[in-house]
Amino acid sequence: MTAIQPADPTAPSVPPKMMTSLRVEDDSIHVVNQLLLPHEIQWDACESVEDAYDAIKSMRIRGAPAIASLAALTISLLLSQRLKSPKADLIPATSASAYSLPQLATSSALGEWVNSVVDHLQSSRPTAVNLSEAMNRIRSTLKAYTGDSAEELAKQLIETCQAVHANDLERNKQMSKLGADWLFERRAKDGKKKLKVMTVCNTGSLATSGYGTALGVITNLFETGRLERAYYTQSTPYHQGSRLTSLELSTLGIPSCMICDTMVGSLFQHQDIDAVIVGADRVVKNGDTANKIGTYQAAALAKLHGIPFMVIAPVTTLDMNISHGKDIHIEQRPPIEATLARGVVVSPTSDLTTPSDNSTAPTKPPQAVVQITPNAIGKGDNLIYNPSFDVTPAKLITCVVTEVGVAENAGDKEEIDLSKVI
Ligand SMILES: CSC[C@@H](O)[C@@H](O)C(=O)COP(=O)(O)O
Repeated sequence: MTAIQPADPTAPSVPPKMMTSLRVEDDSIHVVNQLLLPHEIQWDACESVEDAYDAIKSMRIRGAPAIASLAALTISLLLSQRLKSPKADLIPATSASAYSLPQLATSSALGEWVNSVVDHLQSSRPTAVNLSEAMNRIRSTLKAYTGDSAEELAKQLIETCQAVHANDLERNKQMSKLGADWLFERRAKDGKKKLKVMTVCNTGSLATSGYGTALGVITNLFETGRLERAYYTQSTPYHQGSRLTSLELSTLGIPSCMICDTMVGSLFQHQDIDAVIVGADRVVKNGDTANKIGTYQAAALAKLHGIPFMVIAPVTTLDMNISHGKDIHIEQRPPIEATLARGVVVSPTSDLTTPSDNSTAPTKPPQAVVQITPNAIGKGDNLIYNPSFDVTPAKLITCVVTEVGVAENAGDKEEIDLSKVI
């Protein structure tokens, strides 16, 4: 994957109003490197299956809908390039690819290539069902094709791949409005005019094709004058909250407050929080929901404090093939990731009592990854537990909101009936 810098490297990296994780043009895809955000905007070209796999696995792009989009759009890009140049060598000679697309000789040869590519991309991150759902849609197109024209099959596959990305923005706006109205109606009955809500991880336009899921609801509340403040957890060890949600909220001008993951209970004791609003990586048949690690404890505390707990997820995040949350495959991230923190270097001699402002610095501030634990941690008997997600049982969830509607859990039931919102 090659990186391109903004045109003027001395210009401050001012993000556009609505952030985006993908820049898609006719003959190229670029991914904003989320590991470098919020301090640097670097767009990496995604030119091969390996580039896409790498970007997803290394979390340069993350968020359930966004990784599905990148995987599908990469397949679409390679197929389009092949249709335009039937005989060309599509992969630069410098980067040998085990997944370079052969010439379109027969539909069955193309089918073999597609099957190996979707299997590979799907294995990059196992918990977010959006990626498997997108790869399954591609498999279905392949299965349904009965002709023998490789070109025709390629065109159908391109259509399927592009649809994965295309509908995301609109449905995010729909479910955001549904979720915001549902919540406001309930809180307005108690005389509330402006709401304080809390979220976990990053679920905004960086995690989706735009607007976001849980962050979409927060944005809708803000845009309609119904939000007092959005609280968000740092979401360690990857800091999706402190690096990305912070950036999105401040860019949109949404009043916010960051808390450490350990402060959720204290927040609920000291602030009148109207709802916890989260996204999801997989909602299974009984309503159990896998989402960023830390979601479950927020749900348990919300229940203790009588605070509604809302899950906002597109239909593509609902997995009706798994009955119970205990069967969700939870991704374990490499232990070392929990020992590290990344950010811009702050001089030890500088004033650490106020946040530094490097936005007008003439050159990009250097970034560094630092180790926060002793060397022994992660070795021998000094273990590290680092699951990327946890599962919140349906009985702790007040409602699941999709673009189709709101499925409520009326009365602490063990299951939520999702049949009307799918
Ligand atoms: C639309 S976002 C829903 C989830 O994908 C989000 O909450 C989340 O857990 C992301 O995890 P990540 O590990 O950053 O990909």
